[in-house]
Amino acid sequence: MSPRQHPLLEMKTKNPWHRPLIICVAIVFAVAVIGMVTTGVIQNRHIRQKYKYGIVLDAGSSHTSVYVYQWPAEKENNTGMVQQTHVCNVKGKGISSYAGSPDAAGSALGECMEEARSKVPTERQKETPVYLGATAGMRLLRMENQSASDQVLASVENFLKVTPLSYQGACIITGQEEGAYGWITVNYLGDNFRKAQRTMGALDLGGASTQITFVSGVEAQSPQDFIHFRLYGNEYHVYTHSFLCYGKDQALRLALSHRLRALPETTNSTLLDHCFHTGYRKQKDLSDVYDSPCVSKQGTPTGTFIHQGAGNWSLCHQHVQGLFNFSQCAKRSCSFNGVFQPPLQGTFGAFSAFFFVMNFLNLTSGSLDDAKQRLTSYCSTPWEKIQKDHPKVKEKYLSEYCFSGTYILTLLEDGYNFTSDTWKEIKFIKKIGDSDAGWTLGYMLNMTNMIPAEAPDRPPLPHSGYVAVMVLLALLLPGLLFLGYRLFRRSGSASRKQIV
Ligand SMILES: O=c1[nH]cnc2c1ncn2[C@@H]1O[C@H](COP(=O)(O)OP(=O)(O)O)[C@@H](O)[C@H]1O
Ligand SMILES: [Ca+2]
Repeated sequence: MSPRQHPLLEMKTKNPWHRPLIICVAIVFAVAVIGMVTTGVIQNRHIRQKYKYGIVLDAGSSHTSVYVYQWPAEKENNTGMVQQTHVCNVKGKGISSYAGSPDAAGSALGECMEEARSKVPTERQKETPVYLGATAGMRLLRMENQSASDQVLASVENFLKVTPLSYQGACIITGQEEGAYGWITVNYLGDNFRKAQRTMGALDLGGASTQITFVSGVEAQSPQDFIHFRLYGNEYHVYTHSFLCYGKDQALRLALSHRLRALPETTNSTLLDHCFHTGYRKQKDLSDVYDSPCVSKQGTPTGTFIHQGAGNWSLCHQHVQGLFNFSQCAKRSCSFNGVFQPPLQGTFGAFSAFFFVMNFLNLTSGSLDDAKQRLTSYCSTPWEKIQKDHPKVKEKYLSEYCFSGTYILTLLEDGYNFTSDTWKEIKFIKKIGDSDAGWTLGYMLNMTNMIPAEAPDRPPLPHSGYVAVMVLLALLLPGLLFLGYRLFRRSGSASRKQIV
């Protein structure tokens, strides 16, 4: 008998699990899966593309840099999310050099501000905060001439106020803030706060001041040198000190003024300088040396002198040591000039001019003794050869690297008390990831309240993990249903066979 003729089988083939129905169900499932996957992907991409922006101007003593930062709008309290996307170096010198023509200080920022603004989508510009922080150059100008410093600040303020961005203020930050924000930057970029891991100390060398900042377990001897932070639920007891006039440009002026004192007061006398290369010879203005509150002077020296190199590292080193006072220390332990410093602790990131100079001299790795040996040979290289070997390097920088390298070694070893053993704890760095090491990022994080005191509540899965799990489940579900259906069919046809 053919199956067609069997009445029971006739009944089975007409049950609700008909082919068209299955096709319908399969289509609905396929649409549902495609819908879920698409939603997951679009949702994810949408979040990744929505950024917020912030701009910080670092008005340093030697020049101004404009930094653009961006972070995903919905993750601003997650550490590691803020990244530098652009930096523009303003042409010309730092804003403090506009003391004589303050009105020009603001407009000098024009090109870089335009460039920075172009990095921010138009619809975000109105809400993008702009901060200007001035450092040691302006601290010195304020000491010398408060009204000139006020006028320079007013000029940059008036310029920044009229940009389509959200101007938040221009001020001279303190040395302590400069140190603390540099420390926040390197540890934020290293993700040390969120992971509650050991922090890294920060060493910043500028043209007019230098900062040392690190976590210390030592009781505060001088409370003004300690700052307390509570970040992501952890407490940090941080030592920081800023030495005004101990940036490398002011230290060079100080060094020159010490040597000039020993010279006869006739104009155009020759200053033999062991920190400059043999063959280097330049006529310089005395005012270039003395025009600074960091250099003591009697009267206002005018006229010129001949600056002549005599490249000898050990004599240069001795001379540079003379810039520091190591004898007086009324506290338990000191760095120099009677300033309290607890024992060094942990690793240090050394940036800004620490990096520029040590990187140029190829001294970012190796021992302290190696560094001294290599610097000895570098300083004794004739100026002519140095120029020939580095035709593209700015002459001012090039002529000063022997002094700057010697100054850095002396500051770190004799000043801050690093030894041959602890030298390896210093990492000379320019960037961490895409972001420059420096105080600006830490400053913005603080001003925008982007580092919470307590660790934020987090969902158990990161967003991408959540999307991945959802997509996986969405793919698994119809598969399982299909499998179930096949099993159901198989058992159905088995029972039909039995009946047949
Ligand atoms: O390429 C370089 N080689 C050597 N020194 C550099 C280079 N770029 C910048 N510098 C130096 O880095 C220092 C930056 O200091 P800054 O202008 O930030 O002063 P501040 O922090 O004391 O206010 C200056 O001494 C400047 O000359
Ligand atoms: Ca600086």
